[in-house]
Amino acid sequence: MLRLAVPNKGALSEGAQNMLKEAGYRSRRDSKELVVVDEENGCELFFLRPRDIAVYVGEGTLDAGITGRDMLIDSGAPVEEIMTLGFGASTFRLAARAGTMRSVKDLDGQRIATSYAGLLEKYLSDEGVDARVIKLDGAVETAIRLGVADAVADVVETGTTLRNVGLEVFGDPIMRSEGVLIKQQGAVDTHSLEQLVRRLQGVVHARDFVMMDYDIRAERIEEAIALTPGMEGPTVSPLHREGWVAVRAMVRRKGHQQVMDKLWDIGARAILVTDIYACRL
Ligand SMILES: Nc1ncnc2c1ncn2[C@@H]1O[C@H](COP(=O)(O)OP(=O)(O)OP(=O)(O)O)[C@@H](O)[C@H]1O
Ligand SMILES: O=P(O)(O)OC[C@H]1O[C@H](OP(=O)(O)OP(=O)(O)O)[C@H](O)[C@@H]1O
Ligand SMILES: [Mg+2]
Repeated sequence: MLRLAVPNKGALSEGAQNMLKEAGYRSRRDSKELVVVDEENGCELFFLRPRDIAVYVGEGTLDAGITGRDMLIDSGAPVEEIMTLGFGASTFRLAARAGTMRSVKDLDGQRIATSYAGLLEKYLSDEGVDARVIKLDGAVETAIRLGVADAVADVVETGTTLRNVGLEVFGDPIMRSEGVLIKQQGAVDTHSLEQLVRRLQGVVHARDFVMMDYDIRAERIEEAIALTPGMEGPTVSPLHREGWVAVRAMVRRKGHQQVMDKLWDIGARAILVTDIYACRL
């Protein structure tokens, strides 16, 4: 059985569970269910705190897990990324009262509150800055108002939380994070892990791509293929109508309307776009 760790709450939880469901794995009935045995797929799902997932996987007690890149770096656990999952994107940044700090160098001798002490300490040491790190569990943005810290280092997505308390980001982003699938460093890939990866990659592709079908005059086919090269090359089939062909290709969802415009301009007609329900590439 493949033992997989899934975030039980927080910003990655819904994205991870939706993705596993789309990949054909059993869902939990309610948020109090901590372990789900999915006999049919040879998989046990363990619902754990996102922060603990890298630790379990690093210890080798679980085969793989879904977590955020920032959390796995913060944990310092011996794990490696297998693939990015396309959700849970965020940036890890420094922030302080508007106008008080410009760069990381201004943090020398100051106090910085964060829930990601491992990640922040590594960054400060790389930057040669000597500051005091105040480790808090969450809601770190309030630490400045309460006089516990001079700056914070935290996850920023929309920036709303910072704005609400009158803070501003400064310096370069410390890191960009997103949801990732991880395994223990150097662990050999089992058949069931490879199958999970193929399934998740199928979900990522099905979300990123659409299927495009259209008809075009045979003499314009090379221009059309340049616009819709597909994966291994598009499928081109004869049409009943003399001198015309039908083309079918996977196209990136982002920008597919522009591709349709360009196809139209070179004479393509009956251009159809459909969602891909599932795929294995
Ligand atoms: N607002 C957000 N938008 C997108 N991703 C986020 C956001 N907040 C956190 N994340 C990402 O989600 C992951 C887990 O963060 P989350 O906030 O869920 O955990 P936590 O803070 O330990 O848990 P909790 O907030 O429940 O105490 C991290 O990788 C982080 O980068
Ligand atoms: O830029 P924004 O879109 O406002 O998102 C960033 C906020 O989201 C997370 O908080 P969370 O809800 O996880 O609470 P926490 O601070 O208790 O972890 C993070 O720690 C920030 O506070
Ligand atoms: Mg949080």
